[in-house]
Amino acid sequence: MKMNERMIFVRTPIIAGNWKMNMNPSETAEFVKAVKDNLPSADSVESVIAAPAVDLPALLENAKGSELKVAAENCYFEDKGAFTGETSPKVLKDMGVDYVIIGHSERRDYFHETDEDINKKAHAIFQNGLLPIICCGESLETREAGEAEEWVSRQVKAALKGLSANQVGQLVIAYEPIWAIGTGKTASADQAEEICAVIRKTVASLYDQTVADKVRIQYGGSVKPANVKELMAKEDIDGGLVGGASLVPESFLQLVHFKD
Ligand SMILES: O=C(CO)COP(=O)(O)O
Repeated sequence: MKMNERMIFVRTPIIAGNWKMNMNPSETAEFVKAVKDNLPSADSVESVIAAPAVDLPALLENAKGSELKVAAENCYFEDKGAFTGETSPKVLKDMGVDYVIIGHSERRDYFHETDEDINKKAHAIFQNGLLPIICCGESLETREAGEAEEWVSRQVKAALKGLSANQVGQLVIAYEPIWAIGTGKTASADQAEEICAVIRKTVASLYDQTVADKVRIQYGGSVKPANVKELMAKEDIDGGLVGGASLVPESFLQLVHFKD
């Protein structure tokens, strides 16, 4: 039975804080000390913090032995070489990082990251034994033109180009409508679910339903303790990528404990 087959996949929710350029190493150490003993078991909800490269040593050192997983906010697609200022996925792996966020709208907008760059980064991340959190999402203009689904689907197809079914089954896609980022204006749970379902259908069309059922899809954009439960209750939303509300330990703990 199709229904039964689909029900085999229980996707573990993944709540990731994306700190952006907001914390220094000592603040990082204090934050981790404040949350590390109060996190849910990673089998129940995966707790992740994504930090700037300069904060990663403090994050990794203090998170040791805890349920907290660590993400970089970006990386380059080459392992080594003359690329001034860049961070290689090979080094991130060596440090003990688990995930790398790629394709965030801030990187696409301010640093001109292209779909092709994002796809190259996804390949490099897998080659180094890390997992990507691939961001996608439309602007308000695109949404108002009725083109959000088409836009996001195109971004997902471009990012996944050439990846194997096995790789895609392990990665995370974050749907972050640009108009909801840092604006306090969350997409409604229905609006978020609508696009997350489109993302899963896109993966199914590129691979198959089994792969699509494994991919975890996060919603991001003004997620906070007050709205996390409603968003996580949606069928195709498997987690959150959280900016502002992840910067305070109490708020981060409330988010990762959304099931309680
Ligand atoms: O961009 C985001 C996470 O990557 C969302 O940021 P906010 O939660 O601050 O809206």
